[in-house]
Amino acid sequence: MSSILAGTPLNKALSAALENRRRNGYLRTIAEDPPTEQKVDFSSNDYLGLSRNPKLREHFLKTLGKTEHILGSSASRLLDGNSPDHIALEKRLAAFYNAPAALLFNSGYDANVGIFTVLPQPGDAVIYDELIHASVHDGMRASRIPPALRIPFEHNSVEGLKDVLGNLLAANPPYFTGERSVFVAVEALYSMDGDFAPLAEVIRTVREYFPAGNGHVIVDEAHTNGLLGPKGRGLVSHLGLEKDILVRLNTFGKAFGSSGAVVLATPLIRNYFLNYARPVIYTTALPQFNVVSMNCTLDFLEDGTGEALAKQMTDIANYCRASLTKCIEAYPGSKMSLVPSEMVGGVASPIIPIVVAPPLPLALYFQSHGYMARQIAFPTVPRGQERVRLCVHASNTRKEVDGLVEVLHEWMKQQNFGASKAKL
Ligand SMILES: Cc1ncc(COP(=O)(O)O)c(C=O)c1O
Repeated sequence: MSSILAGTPLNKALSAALENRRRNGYLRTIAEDPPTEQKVDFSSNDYLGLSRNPKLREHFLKTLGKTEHILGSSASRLLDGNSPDHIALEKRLAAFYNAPAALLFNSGYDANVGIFTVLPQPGDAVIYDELIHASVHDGMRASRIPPALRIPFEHNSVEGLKDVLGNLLAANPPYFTGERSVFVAVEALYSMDGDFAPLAEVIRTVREYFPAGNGHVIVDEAHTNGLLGPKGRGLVSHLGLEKDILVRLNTFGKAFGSSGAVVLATPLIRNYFLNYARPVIYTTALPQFNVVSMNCTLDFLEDGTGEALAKQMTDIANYCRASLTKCIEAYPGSKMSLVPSEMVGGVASPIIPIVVAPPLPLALYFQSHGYMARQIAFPTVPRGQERVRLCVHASNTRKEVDGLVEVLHEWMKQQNFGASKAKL
């Protein structure tokens, strides 16, 4: 049967675009027959191992059994999809994160699109870390902010931020007099480099440059939520900066082992989003089982289980980083390196990127030896910065790390990167 697209200009355009990606080596694919047996996970965002934690699963199933409505929420929050459970969860989240109000979104992607599409008003500017997540870009693109007022600054560089803010103020007096707002967007932990934002310095800088109070910081805690800070409340809570952040985004698909997101902000902003943020208005609300799942993870964080798992993950991350460093240093010809990262609040970054060009052969080598590690290629990261990104988890063991490093060692030898002096 011939395709409905056969012979059409659309067929030609889509095929040419994909062929272009394939030729340039960055065609994205997903397996149509994903393997049923799991490789050792050095890839997912399940940093605390909660998505497969048997105790959490048991707690979830028990709680689900006591819940009246467990399937679809049946409509948008603005129509029939709101429930006492959704409202109760938002109140619990606001109290947990020490925030004035909380609003659930179906995903972190939706939340960022909502925030950055509607919060900046005409004439406002958004200054963002150059490595900010794609969802922030999508929100800004749909916003009323012209491209000239969406300005990146050098990744994690406070000096870079100061340069951008200084230039903005010099060219636009309304930002200095406080007539227009400036939003500074950062992530607490960057998923591509695995490094933490210098959040306290960012806030100090914004205060200094906008004494009229019209500079606002927005923090995406996607990769720190559940992992860092007291009871896993994130970087903002670890630093005690709750009152200095205009909007916090905490997502539940990573260390939380669940799905969905919450935006923490003032009641006015919550109300504004309920009226204007299309990703919350024109979508079916999170299903009840998702609400139960978030509540169950919160139980695990509140009783200290999460902190114990974060400590376990940190031990493994430090061990993994040290073992990989030793291996890479033994092959100076490899020109490979680890992206550095520091510990914050006693927690290490679970993300350990190995910069290697090209990254695919090494990622496939790991996979063929039973270790799931993925390449991150252009355009997700700049050319020359391509990497195999390792993510460690509380559930990984030292034995698994030893196995992974052994495989790296073998691969280095095969590449003829020079005789190893490494003692693995
Ligand atoms: C920094 C950041 N923000 C937002 C998102 C989107 O979150 P979600 O997966 O819940 O849509 C992600 C994850 O992909 C992320 O890494």
